[in-house]
Amino acid sequence: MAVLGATGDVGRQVCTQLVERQLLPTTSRLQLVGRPGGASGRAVHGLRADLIDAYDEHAPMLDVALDPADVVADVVVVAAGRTVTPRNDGLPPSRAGLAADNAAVFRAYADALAEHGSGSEVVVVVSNPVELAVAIMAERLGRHRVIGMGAWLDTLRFRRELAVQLGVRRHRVGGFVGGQHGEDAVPLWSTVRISGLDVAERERAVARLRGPRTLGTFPDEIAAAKAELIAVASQDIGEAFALIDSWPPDLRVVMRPFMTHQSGAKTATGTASATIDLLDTILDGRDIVVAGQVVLDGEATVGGAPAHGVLGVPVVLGPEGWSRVLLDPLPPDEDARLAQSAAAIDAATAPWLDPVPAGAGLHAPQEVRA
Ligand SMILES: NC(=O)c1ccc[n+]([C@@H]2O[C@H](COP(=O)([O-])OP(=O)(O)OC[C@H]3O[C@@H](n4cnc5c(N)ncnc54)[C@H](O)[C@@H]3O)[C@@H](O)[C@H]2O)c1
Repeated sequence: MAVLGATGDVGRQVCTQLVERQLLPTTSRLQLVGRPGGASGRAVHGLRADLIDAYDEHAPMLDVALDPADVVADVVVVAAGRTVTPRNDGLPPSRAGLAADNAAVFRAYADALAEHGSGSEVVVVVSNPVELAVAIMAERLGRHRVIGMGAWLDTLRFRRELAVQLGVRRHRVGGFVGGQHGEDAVPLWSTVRISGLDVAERERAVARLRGPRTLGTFPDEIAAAKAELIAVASQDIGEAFALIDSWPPDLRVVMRPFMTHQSGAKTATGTASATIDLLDTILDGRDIVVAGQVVLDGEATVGGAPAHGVLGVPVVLGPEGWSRVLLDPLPPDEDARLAQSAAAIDAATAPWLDPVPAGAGLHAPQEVRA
């Protein structure tokens, strides 16, 4: 396994949790990848020493790599690149600037893997914009080998929020979040399952959790929630987190991480933990259904037409990457929101991708494009 950006907040957590949770046997290799010339080129050696210091008895073999051409692994975690800096005025951070900077990082690693890799690495993308990274890497490595973990992180958050509300443990709750990672995430309420409940009981439970709301008003709810949170947090950040607890589960999925970033803490621990979950699935050798950002080529119908391009959807994931999309026909509000999310991804990624022939937009049909 290799972790690109190993010394970053997320990369370091991924490496630590990988070793601490003994996901890799002591005979396997974990490559800590830093950047030559950057501070991480020095720190990555220190990280290796620190991990050995803490976990020598059960650590895998730890290697340092600085040149992208030296990355050798069955599974590559992409945690390299700049992160979004939150603003306190409620305005969105510049995702375009982030995309411009990180697109170059994604291209460099994807090109190196395409040229020097085994041709069968599975790539798990953590870096943002996750959809852009998936598009760039899938183009060079093959789309089934690349999955973004943003939708899985959102999915685990959704399940946890549902479980808390129902008073059950998270593993008893199923259901997925798709779409774009972040504020355009789409909680797919129709996919929610609660073990031990039959269909009628589940429908009643979901109706109770959700109230009369549909996803038609979700973007407005998010905008209002954000404004309220920023106002409350400017007085008392503890109050802001308490306020989130009073909101419906799907709104909490989006707003709690927003507030965490706004607070100055990052979401590195939860992000790494969800990443480890995906890695565990890949290493396990069995096919498991997860949610992830993948490049679709018509496998899902969104907005009445086959979707093409990056979108977060439930997929079957195994040791060779993702194979199938598991998305039943959706209720109108989820379908419409997913189509909007696809259009938002298109608009955000298009400027940074290699030019595509006229008419061959990332997402078909043209009418769902922004
Ligand atoms: N921290 C979070 O809560 C979180 C959550 C989800 C996703 N992400 C995403 O993961 C990525 C990393 O986040 P972080 O918080 O660890 O950031 P960080 O700033 O702590 O670490 C960034 C890492 O990327 C490396 N890097 C930066 N520029 C590079 C370049 N040009 N070439 C190669 N390596 C480079 C750095 O050396 C460092 O190891 C970001 O894109 C971020 O948006 C972060």
